[in-house]
Amino acid sequence: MRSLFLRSLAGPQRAFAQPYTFQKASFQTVSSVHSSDEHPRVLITGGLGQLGTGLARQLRTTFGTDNVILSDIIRPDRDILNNGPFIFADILDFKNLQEIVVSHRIDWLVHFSALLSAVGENNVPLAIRVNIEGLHNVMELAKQYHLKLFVPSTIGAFGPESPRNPTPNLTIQRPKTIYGVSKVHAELLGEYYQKRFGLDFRSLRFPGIISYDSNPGGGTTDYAVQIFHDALTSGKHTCYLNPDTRLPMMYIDDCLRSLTEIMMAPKEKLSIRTYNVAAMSFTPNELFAAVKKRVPHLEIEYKVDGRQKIADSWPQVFDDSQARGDWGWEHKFGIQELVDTMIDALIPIYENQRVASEAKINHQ
Ligand SMILES: NC(=O)c1ccc[n+]([C@@H]2O[C@H](COP(=O)([O-])OP(=O)(O)OC[C@H]3O[C@@H](n4cnc5c(N)ncnc54)[C@H](O)[C@@H]3O)[C@@H](O)[C@H]2O)c1
Ligand SMILES: C[C@@H](O)[C@H](N)C(=O)O
Repeated sequence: MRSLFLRSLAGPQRAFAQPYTFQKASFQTVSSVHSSDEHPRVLITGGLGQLGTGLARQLRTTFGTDNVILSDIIRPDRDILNNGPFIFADILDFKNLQEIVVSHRIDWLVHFSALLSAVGENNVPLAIRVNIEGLHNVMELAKQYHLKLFVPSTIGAFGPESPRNPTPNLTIQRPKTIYGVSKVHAELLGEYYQKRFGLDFRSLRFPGIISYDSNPGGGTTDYAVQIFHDALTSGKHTCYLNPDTRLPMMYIDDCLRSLTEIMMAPKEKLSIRTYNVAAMSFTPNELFAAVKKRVPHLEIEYKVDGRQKIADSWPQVFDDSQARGDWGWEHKFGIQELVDTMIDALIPIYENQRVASEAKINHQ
């Protein structure tokens, strides 16, 4: 897991070098291939991104290692392969997805494959393919094989016409990024399939997710991860958002727990199928001040880029009262717990790296 930590934080520049194959979804109905095992068998698509490996680790402790299969189109590190099943799965290759679901007797599909907001704006055709065509494949697959399906949505599914503080669960959604457009499409299609075909579709709109052992894939909220690494390395963070840009954020443990909780919730508790979930909201300036308390020499400069426009169209504060009321959602990490957890986890990682590189130099 730790080696994921070394993955480039380059974000928007991250390349998707693999070829994309697409085969049209076949629309015949096949019978369910439910496992009769005690635990569901779960497939996580796009599982080598920021959220997937942590979710696999969490679900494997509950369902058993072999029941949770990570998949992606990028090359896994050796410790990913050592920690449980991993397979290649291109979300655009419907036939291959069918084979995987049948051969591995999949019951739950957690669909993480996506191009995030900033990467999506830099490659709209690819975002349309991965985020929209990929979703169509997943929806049809879940319908054909009667899979329980989780598709994450995002604060980015709202736009400037939405109320921004707070943003309620049900309100105007006119997002201005291809990422947001694809997520509204996913929400609507999932809810339609649920009503029309009885598909067990569940979705949470996540805030920006912050984690120390996996890196973000090129979103608008990535600065809130990068600042921790900069604090413990160069001591200087260059922020691409204005100091007062308030956005909803969440520590990864809360995010993954909310996902597990909604997947396990009895369907009678779900009055809707797409919920806002929230934990905290802060600005770069407020996060900088909180990190500086732990790393007093940290400096910040602001060099605003195109991500500011995206952030300015997103919610500032998320109203998640419906998730709290329906299935008992509660966050555990506020900004103080977040900062302490991130710094306490990263200090030994960087210390070990320093010791290892000194040992290497002395050995030469
Ligand atoms: N991280 C966040 O802050 C956040 C917030 C809200 C919602 N989400 C959603 O959660 C999900 C996971 O996010 P993440 O942060 O792990 O994303 P990420 O960008 O880190 O990972 C996405 C993964 O999808 C994979 N992928 C790309 N094209 C693919 C294809 N053709 N077939 C299969 N896989 C492909 C990539 O290789 C990558 O590993 C996404 O749907 C995202 O929209 C994330
Ligand atoms: C907010 C979320 O969807 C993602 N981190 C992004 O910024 O694109």
